[in-house]
Amino acid sequence: MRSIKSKIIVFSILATLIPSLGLGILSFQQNETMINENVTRELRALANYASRELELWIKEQNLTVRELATSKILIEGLSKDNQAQARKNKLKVQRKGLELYLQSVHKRLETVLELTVVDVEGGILASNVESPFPVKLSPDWPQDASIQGEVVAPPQWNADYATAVLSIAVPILSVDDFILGALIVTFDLRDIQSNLKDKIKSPPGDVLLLDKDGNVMLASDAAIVNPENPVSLDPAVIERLRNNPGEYEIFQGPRQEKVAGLAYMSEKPLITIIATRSHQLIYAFWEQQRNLFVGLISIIILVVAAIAFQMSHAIVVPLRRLIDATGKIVQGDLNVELTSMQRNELGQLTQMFNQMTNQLRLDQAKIEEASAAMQQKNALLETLSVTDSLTGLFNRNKLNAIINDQLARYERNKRPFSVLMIDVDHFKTLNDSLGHVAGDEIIAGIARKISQSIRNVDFAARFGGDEFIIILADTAISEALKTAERIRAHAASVHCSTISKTFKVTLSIGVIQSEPEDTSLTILLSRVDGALYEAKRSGRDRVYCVQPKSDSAT
Ligand SMILES: Nc1nc2c(ncn2[C@@H]2O[C@H](COP(=O)(O)OP(=O)(O)OP(=O)(O)O)[C@@H](O)[C@H]2O)c(=O)[nH]1
Repeated sequence: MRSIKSKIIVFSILATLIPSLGLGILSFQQNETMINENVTRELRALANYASRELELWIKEQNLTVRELATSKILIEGLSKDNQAQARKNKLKVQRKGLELYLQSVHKRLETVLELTVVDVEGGILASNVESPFPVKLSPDWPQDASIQGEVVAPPQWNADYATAVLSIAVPILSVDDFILGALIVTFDLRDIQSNLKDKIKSPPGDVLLLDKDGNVMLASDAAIVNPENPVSLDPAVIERLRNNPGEYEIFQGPRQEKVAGLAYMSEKPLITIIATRSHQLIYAFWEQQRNLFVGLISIIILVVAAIAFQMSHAIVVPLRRLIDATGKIVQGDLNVELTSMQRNELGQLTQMFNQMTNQLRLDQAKIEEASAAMQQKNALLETLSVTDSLTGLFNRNKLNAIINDQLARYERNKRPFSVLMIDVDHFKTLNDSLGHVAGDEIIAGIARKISQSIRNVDFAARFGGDEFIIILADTAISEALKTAERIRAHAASVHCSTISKTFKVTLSIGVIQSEPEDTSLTILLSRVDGALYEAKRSGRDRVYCVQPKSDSAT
């Protein structure tokens, strides 16, 4: 059986927990959605900014290269006459002159790593370095270059320079717009690193430039790029990001921490720009709020549980006391008194319980009193039901019961009892001459004499009119005879106060001892009546004793 207390506590906790958790989860989901939208917006802004900056930077470098390609030294150096002259003389002077020029330009431009001049077929004519970085021009380069003006090779990692590089090839045109060759300039991409993010306007996060293999070539934070061993991201992640540009996902970032990031694809040059932001920083506030919420909920639940415990305690303890007290009453103990300081329904209930108990005690006292009176009356009634009202001796009914009882005992233990039947001689004469009232007094007087003449274990009953029967328990005929004589002697004179006279009264007494033939009350009474008859017949004022079968009658 689950107690009320535990039910109240469980209900209170659930009633607090369910709405709080429901609202909390809803609110956190909304916050999370908002955070995700903000993160997407910020990451897109970051990637867009970097992309724009990269585009501008490339345009700027294009202009530089284009300007250099119009140099008179280059045009003349590549003119057909000079080329033919140089080949004919097998002179390297022409190449040397170009190299010196390129070296002087290189010194002026900090972001330039290499400057190389190639002929129309792509053959290297001169460079500012001994072994220039191989830039592969496409087979249809001359046409492309003449139409588009330049060819930009996709950015890539250069192990020799330990940096990301970008090469731009611009045609060198003769004065009559004939393509003489090309100037290929390789730039150090680190030049744009500080511009990938605007220190003030850009949202927090990192911008990464990846090569086609997914290696981080450049990052807005230089610390991310490892010149010895370029960091690479999970190819599967890059694949997904490239397939869903502008959509962010969570993955392991270059700093080996969880980041949210999205990709932006640039076509020219072919480059992947990834904007990332630390997952921990994005959700730090959200997680702080969540922890605060969980803490608050825990405290509220503890407080609610404590209040519920207190409340249920205040209900259950008085109830338990009422139950215990009721149990005592059920077992008949009405000495129960409860105290209650509460001024609520339970206090009222306790008060009413005490009133009820008081009332029960009063009722029980009345019942006990009535019961005692009833018992007294019953005892009186019982006495009256077995007593003759005139003499106070047993009445005929009781006599029958006594005789039956004695017969049963005799049958069991074979110890004989004796019966005396007594009749007042000539009582009719007394009655007629003295009156009925005096007659009654004489009957009562004789009864008293009989009572005084027998033992406590013997029974005396009024058989009817002026006749009495005495049962002498466990008494043989010889003792019975003595008792009969004693009674006869005692009753010789009886005082009648009604007429203030003492009369000589004689009694005739028949005596028998129980015999095995006495199988019923009727047989026994018939035999003793016979004995009395014999006493009367033989002259009255005497005892006639029927000797048991072995003896002769007296
Ligand atoms: N006063 C009084 N008389 C009673 C009562 N019951 C019976 N009697 C009278 O008692 C008398 C009994 O008389 P019997 O026993 O028949 O005759 P007896 O005169 O005693 O003569 P024997 O018995 O032959 O000696 C009758 O007159 C009855 O009316 C009683 O309760 N009170």
